[in-house]
Amino acid sequence: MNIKKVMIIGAGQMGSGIAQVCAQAGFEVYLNDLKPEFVERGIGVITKNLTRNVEKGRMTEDEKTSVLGNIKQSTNLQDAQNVDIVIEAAVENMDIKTKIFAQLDEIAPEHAILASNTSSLPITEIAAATKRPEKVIGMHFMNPVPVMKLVEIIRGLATADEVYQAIEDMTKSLNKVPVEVNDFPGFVSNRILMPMINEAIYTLYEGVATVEAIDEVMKLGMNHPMGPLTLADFIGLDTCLYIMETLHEGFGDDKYRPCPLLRKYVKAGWLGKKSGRGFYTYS
Ligand SMILES: CC(=O)CC(=O)SCCNC(=O)CCNC(=O)[C@H](O)C(C)(C)COP(=O)(O)OP(=O)(O)OC[C@H]1O[C@@H](n2cnc3c(N)ncnc32)[C@H](O)[C@@H]1OP(=O)(O)O
Ligand SMILES: NC(=O)C1=CN([C@@H]2O[C@H](COP(=O)(O)OP(=O)(O)OC[C@H]3O[C@@H](n4cnc5c(N)ncnc54)[C@H](OP(=O)(O)O)[C@@H]3O)[C@@H](O)[C@H]2O)C=CC1
Repeated sequence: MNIKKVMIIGAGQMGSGIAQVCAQAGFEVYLNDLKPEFVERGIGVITKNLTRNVEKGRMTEDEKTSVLGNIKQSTNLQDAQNVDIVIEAAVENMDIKTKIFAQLDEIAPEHAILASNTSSLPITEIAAATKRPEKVIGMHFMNPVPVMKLVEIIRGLATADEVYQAIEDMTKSLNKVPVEVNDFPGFVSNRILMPMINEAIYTLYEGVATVEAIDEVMKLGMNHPMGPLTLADFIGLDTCLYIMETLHEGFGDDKYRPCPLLRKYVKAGWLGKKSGRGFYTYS
C-alpha cells in the first residue's frame, strides 16, 4: 500500500504534532479543524518547533520552509477525497468520532485507511460507523508527538493484515517505534498510565499531600520525567477524565472510578496547560 497523502483531523496538541512529523517525513499533509483559526494555531505550534530545530542546527531554513510547504490548511472534510490515509485526532468523544468516520467513509477514496489517534475508545466501535471496518485502525501517538518514540497500533476486530502492515511501515517511516496491541479499553498505555494519574488526584483529594509534594515523590522517587499532576495538566484534564470514563464503563469495575476532583476541575473549565489552569497555573 503506497501512502503519500495524509489528512489529519483536529489541529490541537496531538493533531499538530502528527502533522509535523508526517510533513517532516515527506508526506503531503492536509491539516483539518473546524475553523481556520484552529488550523492556524496548529501551524503556529509547528512553526515554533521547526524554528527551534533550525536554531539548534538540526535543520536548515530551507528544510523548514519545505516541511511547512508540505502542509495544506483545511476546514472542509471533502479534502479527504484526495488522500491515502486519514488520521483523526479530534476530541476524545465517541459520538464526535463516529460522526467524523461515517462522513469520511463517504468522502475518502475506496483504498484509503481511516485511522484514529484515540487514547482509549474502542476501535471496533468506531469502525462499525463505516462500511470499511477492515480499513479502520488505531494509530496512537504519544504527547509530545515530535519527541516521543512510541506509536501504539490497535487492531479492531475486522482490521485487515495489510492495513496493519501499512500502518507499521508508515510508523517506521516517521522514525517512531510501533507496538501492536489488541482492542480493549485504554489499550495498554492508558490502562496503566491513567489509573496512576487518577490515584495521584485521589491522593490530593484526600489531603495526603500537596500538588507539588505528590509530583516531587514520583519524579525524585520513581524517576518519572514529570510528576503525575504535571503530566495530567500536560495531557489535558478533559482527556484524562474521558479516558477514565471509558475504562470505568468498558470494564464495569469501580477500581477505575474517576476522582470527583478531576470531574470538578473539568466542569470548572480547568483543563490543564491548554486552558491556562489545572493543578498548576500557566501564563
Ligand atoms: C494520554 C495518552 O493517550 C498518551 C500520552 O501521550 S501520555 C503522555 C506521554 N508523555 C509523557 O509521559 C511525557 C513525559 N515527559 C517527558 O518525557 C519530558 O518531560 C519531555 C520530553 C516532555 C520534556 O523533556 P525535558 O527534558 O523535561 O524538557 P526539555 O529539555 O525542555 O525538552 C527535551 C526535548 O524535548 C523537546 N520538547 C519538549 N516539549 C516539547 C513539545 N511540547 N513539543 C515539541 N518538542 C518538545 C525540547 O525541545 C527538547 O528537545 P532537544 O533536547 O532536542 O532540544
Ligand atoms: N493529549 C494527549 O496527551 C493525547 C491525546 N490523544 C488523543 O488525541 C485526540 C486529540 O487530543 P488533543 O490533541 O489533546 O486535544 P485538543 O483539545 O488539543 O485538540 C482537539 C482538536 O480537535 C478539534 N475538533 C473537535 N471536533 C472536531 C471535528 N468534528 N472536526 C475537526 N476537528 C475537531 C478541536 O476543536 P475545538 O477546540 O473547537 O474543540 C481541537 O482543535 C483525543 O482523541 C485524545 O484522546 C492521544 C494521545 C495523547
